[in-house]
Amino acid sequence: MDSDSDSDGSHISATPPRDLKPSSPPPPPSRPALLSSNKSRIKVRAASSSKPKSSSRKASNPSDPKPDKSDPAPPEDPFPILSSTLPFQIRTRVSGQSRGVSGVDSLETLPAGFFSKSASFTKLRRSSLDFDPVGDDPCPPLGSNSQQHRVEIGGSDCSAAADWLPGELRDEAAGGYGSSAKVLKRHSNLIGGNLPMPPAKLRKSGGEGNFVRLNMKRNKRKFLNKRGRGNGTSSGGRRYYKRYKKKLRTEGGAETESVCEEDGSVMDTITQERERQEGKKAKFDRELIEEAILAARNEASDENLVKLLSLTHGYDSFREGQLEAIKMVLDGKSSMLVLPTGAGKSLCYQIPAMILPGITLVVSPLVALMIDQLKQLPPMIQGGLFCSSQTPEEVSETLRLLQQGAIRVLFVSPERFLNAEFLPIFSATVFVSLVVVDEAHCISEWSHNFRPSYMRLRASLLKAKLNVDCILAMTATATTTTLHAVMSALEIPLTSLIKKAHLRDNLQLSVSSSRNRMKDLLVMIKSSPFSEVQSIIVYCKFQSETDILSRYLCDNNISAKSYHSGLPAKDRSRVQELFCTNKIRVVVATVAFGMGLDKRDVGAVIHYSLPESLEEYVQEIGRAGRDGRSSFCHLFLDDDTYFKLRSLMFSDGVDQYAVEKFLSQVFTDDNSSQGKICSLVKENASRKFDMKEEVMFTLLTQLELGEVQYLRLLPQINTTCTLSFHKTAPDVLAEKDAVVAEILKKSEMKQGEYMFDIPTLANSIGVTTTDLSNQLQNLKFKGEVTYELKDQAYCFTIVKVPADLCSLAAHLTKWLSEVESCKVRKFDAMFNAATFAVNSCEKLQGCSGTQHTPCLQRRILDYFNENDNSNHPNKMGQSSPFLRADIKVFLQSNPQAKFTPRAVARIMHGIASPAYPSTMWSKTHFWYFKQNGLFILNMKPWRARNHSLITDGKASQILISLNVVMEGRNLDLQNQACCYKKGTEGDWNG
Ligand SMILES: Nc1ncnc2c1ncn2[C@@H]1O[C@H](COP(=O)(O)OP(=O)(O)OP(=O)(O)O)[C@@H](O)[C@H]1O
Repeated sequence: MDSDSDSDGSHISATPPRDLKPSSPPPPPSRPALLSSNKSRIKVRAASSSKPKSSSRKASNPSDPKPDKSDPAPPEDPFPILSSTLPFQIRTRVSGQSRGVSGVDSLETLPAGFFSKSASFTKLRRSSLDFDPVGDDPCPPLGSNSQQHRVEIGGSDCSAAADWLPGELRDEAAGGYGSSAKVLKRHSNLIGGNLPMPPAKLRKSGGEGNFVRLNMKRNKRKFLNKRGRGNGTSSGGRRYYKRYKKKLRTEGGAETESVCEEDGSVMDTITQERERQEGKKAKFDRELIEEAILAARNEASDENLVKLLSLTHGYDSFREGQLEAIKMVLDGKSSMLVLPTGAGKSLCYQIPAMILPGITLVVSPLVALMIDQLKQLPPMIQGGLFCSSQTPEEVSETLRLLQQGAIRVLFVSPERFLNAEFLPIFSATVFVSLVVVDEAHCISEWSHNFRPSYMRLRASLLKAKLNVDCILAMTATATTTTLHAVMSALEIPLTSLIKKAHLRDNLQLSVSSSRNRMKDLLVMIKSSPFSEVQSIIVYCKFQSETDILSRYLCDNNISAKSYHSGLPAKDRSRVQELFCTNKIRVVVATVAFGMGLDKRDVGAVIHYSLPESLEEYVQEIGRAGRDGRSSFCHLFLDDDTYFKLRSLMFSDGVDQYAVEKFLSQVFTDDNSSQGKICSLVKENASRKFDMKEEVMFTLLTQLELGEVQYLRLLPQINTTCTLSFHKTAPDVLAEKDAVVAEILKKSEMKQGEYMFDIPTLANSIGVTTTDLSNQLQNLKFKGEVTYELKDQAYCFTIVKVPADLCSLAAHLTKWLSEVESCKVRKFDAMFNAATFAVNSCEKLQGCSGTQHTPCLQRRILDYFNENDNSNHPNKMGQSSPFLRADIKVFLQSNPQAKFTPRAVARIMHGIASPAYPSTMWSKTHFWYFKQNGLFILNMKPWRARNHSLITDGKASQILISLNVVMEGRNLDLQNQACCYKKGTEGDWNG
């Protein structure tokens, strides 16, 4: 094994230090105490290191998630109306809509299609090299997107993926990150892209560089021909790459220029060269591998598995937990695997995928992650994926390969399971041996990153639909409570839990409280050891912060760029590419950055804002030191951010009153007829019920997958169609075509165009929305019609009408409020761990100065090992007798508005909601004032210190506790009961 390849991080002292930057930075104004001790340690290691790492390491292949952590996809197939006759609905365009709590754009509130708005998939495909020239100036002026004061909240969503974000949105979000995915030209797994690519090669590639294009057809031959040695860290790849570089030099071309000229041809050249030079050996190795697979199939002994590992991945040994998990899977036992980020979880299904007879189905939360994982497959494992951004050709090609038995590992998003046409693929010819649930914590509402669509992945459903017995669930971050929930959903016995440390040992953790984070950040980046780190990620919560900070760093000679979900997809891809190719040193990002990012040499992660949970913290610091080298993770703690974020924790909350209204709409008499396709236009419903879209989706998913099945969700669609006839007169066409006849009956005429509702039309013809979509498309292809679609909606059919809407609403509201409390507890746990490190750690057991690795590691370990339902102390509890008066003033000055208590509470805390958007409140002095073109929360009169909304479980009463600080005075409504009668929205008798 090449010594440069990942260390498992457990023997950190043996790992070489991070490379020093070639040019020394300007002298730091001062150096934090922690850094001196680190520096001396680094020197010692540098001296003792026999083999320092080469600086020309492979540029990693980023793929575009995140999250908006966020980033952050319409459900798999929210737009079947646009699909062809293929068994999958292909999204070609997604309408977006903006939302988010309180003018606060959270990761999880990304609109579907958010990332695709700037460039349709078609356009992306056509001009895959068409990046904005963001990268030319590493420090561009703030764009329009900087004019936002938005926070991106959510789990790595998982944000990526992100709390509450409907799966489809995340999938789309992934597409956003993943826009890198969309612009990818080649798949490393298909065309020998596993070769290390020099940064220079990527620079002029127009942005596709090390990205993937999911064109299976185009690359099939190459894929089938190639062999390889893993993911680019292998010695084979390096040897080849050195030879290739040498060849270029001897041929007289400047290496970088030759390479840069045209990425596509270079890739082809590399592939051909590699095939020529290694062709014979490839055949030989293929035979060896086949023998090794047979041997492992006959006897899954340690020896046989290690041999297979070495032949396929180039590694000499398994890391901790891997062999155990692989053997368990080969034994047909479902298992739960908890390994730290970057510890090598993927290998635990890659090896079985070669040995097991059927395919391995990997469920992944983000398109970007899927692409990343697909790229990481060793060459002899052919992979495929289904995602919303594929072309029809790509889908049918994947399907064809699947049916031919060529695909061993298939990646899908959980939303795919919504698609009725997906599951029937798996039959006697295409059978599934293993289902892998990646980021399995998303199944549990008690995780930091619950994703409703993951609820579809219960063992009972998987077994019934896929006839699969073996499930491998994988995560890096799950508390005991979350683990139990996941294992119970997937029916994994406790004996099948493989759990190792949550953190790698090569991460050096520190915390400092800061009154001037901006300045402290700059000082830190300019001081050792951070000054010696090439690649740094700075995590912020607010989008505007990322823009301001990156500009500030640039002004101080540090090449930096911001990254958040408010940026156009191509800008985000560009930033990621610049970072991965070391063209910029610092990315200042929201939670949207990181998922699917496979840059192994990130040397530092700095949290400018407090993460929302220890899970999020562990995920984000897990981006550092994936190469096994010592890496530095610092967290800035400040009270203002804490108070602000804690308030925002309540932004998803809903009143029972709203849930009841929502249920009444879902279960109207009109909706209840058997098999009727019902729809709920997201934007309208969101405003009407003052409920975030992701909360509505969570409720709908619960109604489908909860204890009683009340409804069945269907793929989301755009419901309103505006159609024009072109060739044949409508009446004439209607005589030949039943769909047209029905359109004429059901449409409203507007300026010569026919406007109708897709579900209504489908119901009256008696077809599915997918069938209707196909028929409309046929008419379009024949040149008879053109049409446009809008109004994205949730679709469902009613299975059973609840007997008592009121008690169902009470039950659901209670559940949502428990989930909300859990989120707040997680945040408090994070805050307490950081506060302990700064204030209370006695620095006895390895902590020193501002170096807090041991105590934070201990805290994190305890947190993940204990039940996380205990309350943590928090800094809240201010009180004041004046709040009632202030609220009265507020209500009097808005006599026309009908507020619920929760709405008032939100407004007081500067949290927008769908019914009370920031556009509305920006006009009042209560909330925002405009400064330099930015809307800023007007903190002066309404500085929120804390609020909590407590429902007492009864439909008719809500207790509100608001603690607000008004210009330094403490205000409180503690224990004030604010009642409003059921059904009298706005009737607030405070
Ligand atoms: N046994 C091994 N020896 C050396 N390197 C390994 C081994 N197993 C995996 N790796 C390498 O470790 C790196 C991280 O692996 P992988 O992406 O599977 O991590 P992960 O646990 O899924 O991380 P994350 O949770 O962040 O997605 C990859 O480059 C992989 O090739």
